[in-house]
Amino acid sequence: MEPIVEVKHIKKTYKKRRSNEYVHAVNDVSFTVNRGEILGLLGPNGAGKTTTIKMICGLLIADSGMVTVNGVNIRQKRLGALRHISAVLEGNRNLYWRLTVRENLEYFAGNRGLSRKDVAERIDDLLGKFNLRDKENELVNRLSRGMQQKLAIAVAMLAESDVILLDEPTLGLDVETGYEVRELLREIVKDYNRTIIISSHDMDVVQDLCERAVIINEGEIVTDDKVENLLKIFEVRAYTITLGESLSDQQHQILLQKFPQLEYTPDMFQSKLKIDLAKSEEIYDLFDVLKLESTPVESIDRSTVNFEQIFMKIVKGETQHALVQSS
Ligand SMILES: Nc1ncnc2c1ncn2[C@@H]1O[C@H](COP(=O)(O)OP(=O)(O)OP(=O)(O)O)[C@@H](O)[C@H]1O
Repeated sequence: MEPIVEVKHIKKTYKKRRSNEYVHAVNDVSFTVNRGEILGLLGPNGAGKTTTIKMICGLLIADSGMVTVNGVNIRQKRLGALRHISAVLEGNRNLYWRLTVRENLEYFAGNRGLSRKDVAERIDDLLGKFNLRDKENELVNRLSRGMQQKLAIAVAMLAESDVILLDEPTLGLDVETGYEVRELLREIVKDYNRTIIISSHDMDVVQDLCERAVIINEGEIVTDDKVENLLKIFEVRAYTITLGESLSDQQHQILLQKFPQLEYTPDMFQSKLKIDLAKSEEIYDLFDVLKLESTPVESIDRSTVNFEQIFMKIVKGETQHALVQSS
């Protein structure tokens, strides 16, 4: 595995407006992205995702720590490092709203010193891939938000940079367009073999596209692991237990004390307990409580979990999943 983006101990503090207080937006964040990897950078509002992305693409300078892209230190050789990165930030600020779709693509291709023939070929390919051919002469400010977003991603693809940063690529899109953009990103990942860092609130994006997830909360990394591992770990711990009768009040109270996130649906013949265990062995503690009244257990199933649930658990600290740094 070849590291292409290395983020080492970066910190960024902002001064709050009209006050003497400071916000530690990013506080000692480190991670590495390998060539060809699709990394999801996640976190709740205000976690520090955008600040991190801006430090990676050189729009903000870290107070301390270091970012290197393709081995080039962004602080020491900004232009050299940024040659390898394209970013699509929230709000499509990288488009010219009074130019048409094609003019935008031509303008940004022109900045890259490509031959006319290469430009024409590349634009043609992207218009087709992004389903924008019948809009090529439309002014950007007349396009829907979804089409603008697709064009912004197409512009980022033009440069053929090694690394693409996408800040909230599906934010504000309706369900259908969000799905279309996700499909498009999936194709890009498959066909163009790029390294992509996606910051997102949209856990479907993460579950569908990302191999690894770095979860940030209050400026610090709380998890860095393969999405597949996280899904597996949490699936192992999430159980649904069906009982042949309901729990006594005493059993319910003991269980709630031990497992505050317990979901209990009483029923005379088929009560259900949904439970997340920090360690699989904790299931024996549960059995001890059931034995108090000889409550019959009808079935034990591992619940399926989706990434949204995992994200919420990690961010709310409802789990003892320790910080895992992928190697
Ligand atoms: N220019 C700024 N001046 C002061 N504080 C800022 C500035 N930019 C961001 N912050 C604060 O820094 C923290 C991290 O913000 P950031 O935008 O990086 O988070 P985020 O994870 O991208 O959030 P969101 O998902 O809401 O966009 C927040 O508390 C935010 O209010």
